[in-house]
Amino acid sequence: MSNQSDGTGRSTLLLINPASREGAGADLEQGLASLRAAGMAIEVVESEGVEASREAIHDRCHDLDLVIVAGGDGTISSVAGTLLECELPFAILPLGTANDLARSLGIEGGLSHAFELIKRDQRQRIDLAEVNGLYFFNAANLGLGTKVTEELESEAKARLGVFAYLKAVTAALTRAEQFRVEAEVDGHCHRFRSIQLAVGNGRFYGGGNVVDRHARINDGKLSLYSLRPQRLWELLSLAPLLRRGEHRLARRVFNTSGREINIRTWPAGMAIHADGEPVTETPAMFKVIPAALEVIVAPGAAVLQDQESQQQ
Ligand SMILES: Nc1ncnc2c1ncn2[C@@H]1O[C@H](COP(=O)(O)OP(=O)(O)OP(=O)(O)O)[C@@H](O)[C@H]1O
Repeated sequence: MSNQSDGTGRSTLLLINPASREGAGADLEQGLASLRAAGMAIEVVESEGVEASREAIHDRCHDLDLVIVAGGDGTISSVAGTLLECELPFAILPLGTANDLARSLGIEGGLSHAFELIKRDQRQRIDLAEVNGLYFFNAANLGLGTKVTEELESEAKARLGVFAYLKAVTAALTRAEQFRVEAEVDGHCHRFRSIQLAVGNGRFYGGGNVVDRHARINDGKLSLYSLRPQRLWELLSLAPLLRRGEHRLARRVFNTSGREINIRTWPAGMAIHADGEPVTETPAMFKVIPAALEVIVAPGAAVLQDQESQQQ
């Protein structure tokens, strides 16, 4: 049962994933003490796996008024459905490798800043994305991006660091195969050839790459980009634009956005990774659930769309 401090019977669950990059070694004691000193009743649970995390939240559904997820993007996505079902707001202690959702919410600047934000408790509703019924926050991709991840897995990334990454990218580029795509975006059909296709909900993915420089995690839509088949040097020259989300400026990129995107590929059965994890394969049905979840954000974060422009 959860801790109860104020007689309301509601409290906060702090869920830590020790498997996230900084999850095992993080020193949360001081931050926790400051939250408790501010009057929060917090129960700490170390996750033993995805199912255990979901159960931990589900079992306390009616006793909680906030879940703090301490982990990376994979951890947060793993409990998105449960948070949605329980209609629970959440906060993030970014302990992962990429931490792209935290970035999309303006939560940067280390753990002590993240604890400060929880104390300030400024909340905002954000969109959640779905691919074939599975939730994600940041981006899903198929093609080249998934090959890089696969190559990386097979390299000793902790041992080789940035060299492993470069080696993985080079290996993936040499394997970059083109595929045909039919994308139905809010009823409009587009057909093209691609080597890499991404559908983003948030602003950042893959460790700080920008999905589209206009994308916000509370804009009620998904952004799609696809790289047309091109030579290696062309692809390399695109890299800085891709990093900043400015690929609308490039001719060799197809861009669009919408609320519902159906993707068919030839060949079929292509692997789809979402928020860094392999989750499903084509054909794929993407949807956005606007304003699905409430989350603690950095006040005035420029990465979030303000309420006024959302109503336009
Ligand atoms: N709720 C969970 N509890 C325990 N383990 C989880 C949970 N969710 C995911 N995992 C496992 O833990 C691994 C690491 O978690 P996570 O993805 O959050 O951290 P990361 O990879 O370091 O960060 P990021 O996803 O931000 O790059 C995942 O790849 C997955 O295998």
